[in-house]
Amino acid sequence: MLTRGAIVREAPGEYEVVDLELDDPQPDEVQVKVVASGLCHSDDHIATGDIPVGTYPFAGGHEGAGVVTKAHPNRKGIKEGDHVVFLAVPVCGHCRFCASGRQALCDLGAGILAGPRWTDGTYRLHTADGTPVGQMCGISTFVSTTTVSLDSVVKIDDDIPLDKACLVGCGVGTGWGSAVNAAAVQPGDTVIVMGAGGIGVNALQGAAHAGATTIIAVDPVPFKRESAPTFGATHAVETMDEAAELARQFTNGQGADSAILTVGVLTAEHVGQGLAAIRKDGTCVVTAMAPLAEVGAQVALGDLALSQKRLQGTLFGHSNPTWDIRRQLQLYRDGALKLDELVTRTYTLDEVTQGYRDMHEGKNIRGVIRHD
Ligand SMILES: NC(=O)C1=CN([C@@H]2O[C@H](COP(=O)(O)OP(=O)(O)OC[C@H]3O[C@@H](n4cnc5c(N)ncnc54)[C@H](O)[C@@H]3O)[C@@H](O)[C@H]2O)C=CC1
Ligand SMILES: N[C@@H](CCC(=O)N[C@@H](CSC=O)C(=O)NCC(=O)O)C(=O)O
Repeated sequence: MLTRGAIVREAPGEYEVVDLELDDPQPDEVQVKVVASGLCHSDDHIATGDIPVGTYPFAGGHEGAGVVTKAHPNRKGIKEGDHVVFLAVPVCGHCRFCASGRQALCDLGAGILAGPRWTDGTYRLHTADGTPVGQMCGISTFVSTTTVSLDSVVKIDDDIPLDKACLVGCGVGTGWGSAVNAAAVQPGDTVIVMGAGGIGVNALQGAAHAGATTIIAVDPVPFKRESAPTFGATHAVETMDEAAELARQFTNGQGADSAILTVGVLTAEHVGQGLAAIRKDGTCVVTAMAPLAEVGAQVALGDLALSQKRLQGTLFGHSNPTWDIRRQLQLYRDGALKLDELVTRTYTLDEVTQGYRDMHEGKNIRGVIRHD
């Protein structure tokens, strides 16, 4: 069938909305009409080339929700008309990582940068002249109707608006999980969140849920600092130096229990700042992506051993999406997790590059594309 989607033809490049040919789903696949997709910074990393991918052209978008339009009878019981959230990382359920409660590291995701999304080397999306198109995280939620593996969707209840549900597919799970799981925030903790964008504000929410009592948001953009208290920040400052000083004031000079790095483009300097701001036996969580070619953080090596500090990377906030998505949507229903407030602006698919311009100008907590 014919569909439309935002692709990058090469990197560095820009998203461009084009007609695409979409294949029917094979057994263990579903076709989904995408209703909404968040504009995560990771899709921008694809366009800039900071995250190189195996196949160009490449259709972006990995934070989405929609309605199933075609499905074969399948092991998950997913059928036409079901509402689903897409998974930024597929979950096979039986690899070593899935089987041991670390679904974010599912082996199916591990090959994801390599090119084709299906093990037989085929593609489901093609340009009008038949050229295969790569799919972001195996899904591509910047495409109006997409075909994905059954392992890349979770069925959700119909009562949750899909333009909010899409956010738990990446931004919420990643940020919230960075605090709750990766930093293992404890009641009474002092937490620094560096970067109060789409991921960072969810780290603020996670830190608050886990019981942190001093939650310091750091962002150079005034609008982000003004928004941070809505999501649980007790303080909002412009620089990591200010945050580190503030954390020391609240901890008898020791430093923050954890620092969670969610800036748009991570640098070695940010990692050094995060490590310097935490106390002995504290945790610096690296959620933000750096250009894959970037190496070399400034780490005081002696200090690492002497102070038992932890440098902890995290993919999707150490989430187990098949459970975490349902639990986060229940928290939303209960009024305990803010999703409505995350969406600053909505865009049509054709406005995707404007959405990213607005992200770079610091105008949005999250921009969301509505495909209808
Ligand atoms: N580890 C994972 O599984 C995932 C990682 N990511 C990554 O997380 C990062 C954040 O993504 P989004 O929140 O969507 O981006 P965003 O652009 O919405 O937010 C980044 C924020 O960092 C702020 N910032 C920039 N420089 C800063 C500095 N020096 N100090 C403090 N704040 C600073 C910006 O003003 C902005 O508010 C990106 O690198 C993205 O690729 C995103 C999804 C999943
Ligand atoms: N390829 C990774 C799997 C993790 C992953 O999906 N990474 C995303 C960014 S995380 C969400 O923002 C990504 O950039 N994917 C690019 C793609 O090719 O789909 C692994 O090796 O584990």
